Amino acid sequence: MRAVTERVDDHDDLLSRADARHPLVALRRGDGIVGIGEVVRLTFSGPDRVRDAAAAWRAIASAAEVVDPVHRPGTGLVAMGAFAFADGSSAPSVLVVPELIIGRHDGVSWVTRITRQGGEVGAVELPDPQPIGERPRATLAAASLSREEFTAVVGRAVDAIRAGRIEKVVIARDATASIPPDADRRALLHELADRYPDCLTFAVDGHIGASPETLVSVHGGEASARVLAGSTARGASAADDAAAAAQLATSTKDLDEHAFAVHSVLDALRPHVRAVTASDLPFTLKLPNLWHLATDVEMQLGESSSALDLVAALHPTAAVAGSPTDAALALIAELEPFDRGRYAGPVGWIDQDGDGEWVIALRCARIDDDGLLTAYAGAGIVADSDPDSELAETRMKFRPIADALR
Ligand SMILES: C=C(O[C@H]1C=CC=C(C(=O)O)[C@@H]1O)C(=O)O
Repeated sequence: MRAVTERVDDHDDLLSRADARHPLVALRRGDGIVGIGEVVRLTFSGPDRVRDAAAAWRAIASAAEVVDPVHRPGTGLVAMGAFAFADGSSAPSVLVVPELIIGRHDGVSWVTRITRQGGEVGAVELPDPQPIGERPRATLAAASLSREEFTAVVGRAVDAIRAGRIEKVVIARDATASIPPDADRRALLHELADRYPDCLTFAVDGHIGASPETLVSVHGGEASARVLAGSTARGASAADDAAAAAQLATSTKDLDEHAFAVHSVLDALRPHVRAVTASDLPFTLKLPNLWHLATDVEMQLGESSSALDLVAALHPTAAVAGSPTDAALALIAELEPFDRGRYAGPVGWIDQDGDGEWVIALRCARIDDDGLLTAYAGAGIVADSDPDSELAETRMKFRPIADALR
């Protein structure tokens, strides 16, 4: 493949150039990349899906010719991808190399044109910005698990934990809505990006969302991750809000839930990194819909680890599966009556050097070509979990998608 990046005048609004029906997007605070068209699509499945993708990308990248005078995160040859949560999922895991990428980082804007070997670079015109269409309006309705069924399932998870079968498990539910098949998906992305500027607003192969949780971000030999687990609602007044955050920061239940997630990340990373540091205590992260307990992890990479190698090592973390991982996955398969698809799977991008940014697909939905939208939300269950509070937590986690549809 051949990729040529050139610097251009500032893009007004990246989203306005995205494909309205099949957007490819990774944006945070107005910066990021939008892909247009498709040069290559690789699909993967099964337990080795991320490792296979890492190997396939390494082979493609090492054979590619890349002209990249701009040299910023997201320039040069880039593939955008989304991976299924479960080994046995029927949802394909994909890496897509767009034909055109437009991007912006810290005031620098660029266009990258990508062709297969022998193809003529520059044949593809940069599309003009198109006004974003009207937002589709719809109401989410519980799908595979009714509210009563969800609380019953959480009760069974708590029993399994108290019986010593497992320490923590994340139980999710799905909710559906119907939008017009020709609705402009960018309108939903615009809303997500606007309301959740610090999250990564993403769209890859029909999966859209605004995730607060960075699985791993890799740049020039250094990497970082943001681990989230433990949540509470925002307070209605400033005083209530401060009290909610203070209570979360001292809640043994949430601190336990968080510690499992941090340990799973540190244990997975150690073999791949030269040095890794994380603070001893989590901080409280404020989102418009929730407070989360959060820990930032910084690391220096060993020589040959790409972002996808680290994703393969990390997925699934205890923030979306549980602890120990295998027992948690078995319990999820037993208790959740639906395929998570790419919900709680890795989504992001990787470049020719193996750098990239991958988040966990949370606060997200799948949109099928016929307009069926399926949103997902889960909650970490530990020994002290109360089923009704966990149900309320999933309602708050549906809010980014539910509000975007309102
Ligand atoms: C599983 C989800 O969130 C995870 C990430 C942050 C906090 C979580 C929690 O407090 O339970 C979850 O582990 C979801 O949003 O569907």
